[in-house]
Amino acid sequence: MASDSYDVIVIGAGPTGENAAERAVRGGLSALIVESELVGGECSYWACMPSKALLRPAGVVAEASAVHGVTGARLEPAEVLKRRDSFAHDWKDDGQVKWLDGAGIELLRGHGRLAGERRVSVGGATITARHAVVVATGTGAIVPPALRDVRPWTSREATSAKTAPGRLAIVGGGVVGAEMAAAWSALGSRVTLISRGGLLDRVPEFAGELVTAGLRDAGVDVRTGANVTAAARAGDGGPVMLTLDDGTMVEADEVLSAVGRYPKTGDIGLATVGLEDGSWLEVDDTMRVTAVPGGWLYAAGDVNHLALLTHMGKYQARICGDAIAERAAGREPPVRDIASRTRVPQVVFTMPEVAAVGLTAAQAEAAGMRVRVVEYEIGNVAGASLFADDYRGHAQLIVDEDRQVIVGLTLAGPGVGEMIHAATIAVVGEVPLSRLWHAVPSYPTMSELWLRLLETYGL
Ligand SMILES: Cc1cc2nc3c(=O)[nH]c(=O)nc-3n(C[C@H](O)[C@H](O)[C@H](O)COP(=O)(O)OP(=O)(O)OC[C@H]3O[C@@H](n4cnc5c(N)ncnc54)[C@H](O)[C@@H]3O)c2cc1C
Ligand SMILES: NC(=O)c1ccc[n+]([C@@H]2O[C@H](COP(=O)([O-])OP(=O)(O)OC[C@H]3O[C@@H](n4cnc5c(N)ncnc54)[C@H](O)[C@@H]3O)[C@@H](O)[C@H]2O)c1
Repeated sequence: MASDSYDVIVIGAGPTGENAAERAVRGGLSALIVESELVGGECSYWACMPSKALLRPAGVVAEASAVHGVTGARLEPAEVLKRRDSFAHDWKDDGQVKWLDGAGIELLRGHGRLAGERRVSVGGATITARHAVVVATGTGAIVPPALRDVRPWTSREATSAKTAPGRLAIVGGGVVGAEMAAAWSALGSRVTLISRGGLLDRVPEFAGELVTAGLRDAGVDVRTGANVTAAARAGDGGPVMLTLDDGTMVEADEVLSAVGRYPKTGDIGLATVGLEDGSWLEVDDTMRVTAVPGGWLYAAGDVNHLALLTHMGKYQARICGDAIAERAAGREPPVRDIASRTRVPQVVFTMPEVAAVGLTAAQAEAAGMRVRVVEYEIGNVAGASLFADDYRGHAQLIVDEDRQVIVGLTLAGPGVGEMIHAATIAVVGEVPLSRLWHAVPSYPTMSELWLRLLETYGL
């Protein structure tokens, strides 16, 4: 560490922290980033990248198998795991450290804690921030009490395991549960997925139902409406026995806890600035923590609980880093967050995929909009029937009738992940339906879905 004071100190070098620091430096400020584990954060080593490296081969096989005339596509689990290792850079962060260096960001390894206003302690050192401190410490996996004594996998083990367990039980039917069920069943595990509701309860029901059907087709034993009430592991390396509230038992070699995330704010000195240790950090539209006076504390990415997604963390980081630089120059930032609450895109990489942006009908109605819901079977589009024989997929479009703009779209079906950005542009751009009518989709692509949706709406 070259100095004991910097313009900006960022705690946490995940995708969010890295980008916040980079934007601040780009704005002419000096920045120190503090990291206690690997530079690159959860996303690079135990989340997005390794999980998608596990899922992509399964997706390729599913796509190939859905086209008559193509035979023989199959996974080679050892090769898939090797490719996953390379995407996780063998859990080494040299490349990312080099990137920090190139961006002019100084790195300090260690556990960072706030030590009062604009001060951060790391080991024995206390460093002062002239303008701002950014908390970007991310989240960890919640383990429910019933699983605490059976050495469960969390998302970290589920994305870094070196072999497929013979039998894998997954508790939690959210995104991690559904994606990891798809990945490990394709890699040879016998998977039981236990969800207390349906699957993917944050998107419209049809999407969770299509994923449930897809997982069952792939051989996953999906148990919905079921809770784990007790768990026991036989001996050190023995199997785990789960007791469910419907009276059944599930035996597995490993059990994955996939029931959500907690903020990594339990030991970062929040109490020294008047906040509650362990809490999510509420922010304004420039990522400033609202409860701390003086406007020097920012929080971006997972830790502010707005949208637990890498692309949203990086978006917030750009806004936050720019805002700090603007304010350091005595100006109020012109660019503010308009996406993290109501215009969030997400792709769930299951078979089939689910892709969504913006509001569901219920959310739009709760926001006071007069809503029209447009439904369409994606399989009726020529491009979809070419993409896969017997294509099964569904689209639900949410229109704000008063403004005549799209406020939400959910797609579920093979290959829909790459289609959602068009919707994101329409939602964020608030493109009127009458204008969208002139955005002519190419024939015969799946994007012709746009035309069908507008026709179904009545254009
Ligand atoms: C299995 C899984 C798959 C996912 N897949 C996707 C996906 O496909 N697409 C997507 O958009 N999102 C995905 N996510 C979500 C994504 O991983 C997170 O939204 C993203 O990592 C958040 O970035 P972040 O920088 O806010 O936090 P993190 O990536 O968690 O980084 C925080 C960093 O802060 C460090 N840190 C924490 N406390 C301290 C401290 N006190 N001092 C110093 N350093 C500290 C940590 O070591 C870490 O490096 C997935 C999540 C999981 C669990
Ligand atoms: N492709 C992607 O974009 C991607 C992939 C993985 C994760 N993520 C992000 O990571 C975050 C975490 O994912 P997640 O799946 O851990 O959380 P989640 O919140 O998406 O799902 C957790 C599920 O567990 C259930 N649950 C909660 N407590 C439970 C309990 N005690 N017993 C049984 N079930 C319980 C919830 O009802 C929910 O269905 C999400 O916000 C997600 O957006 C994104």
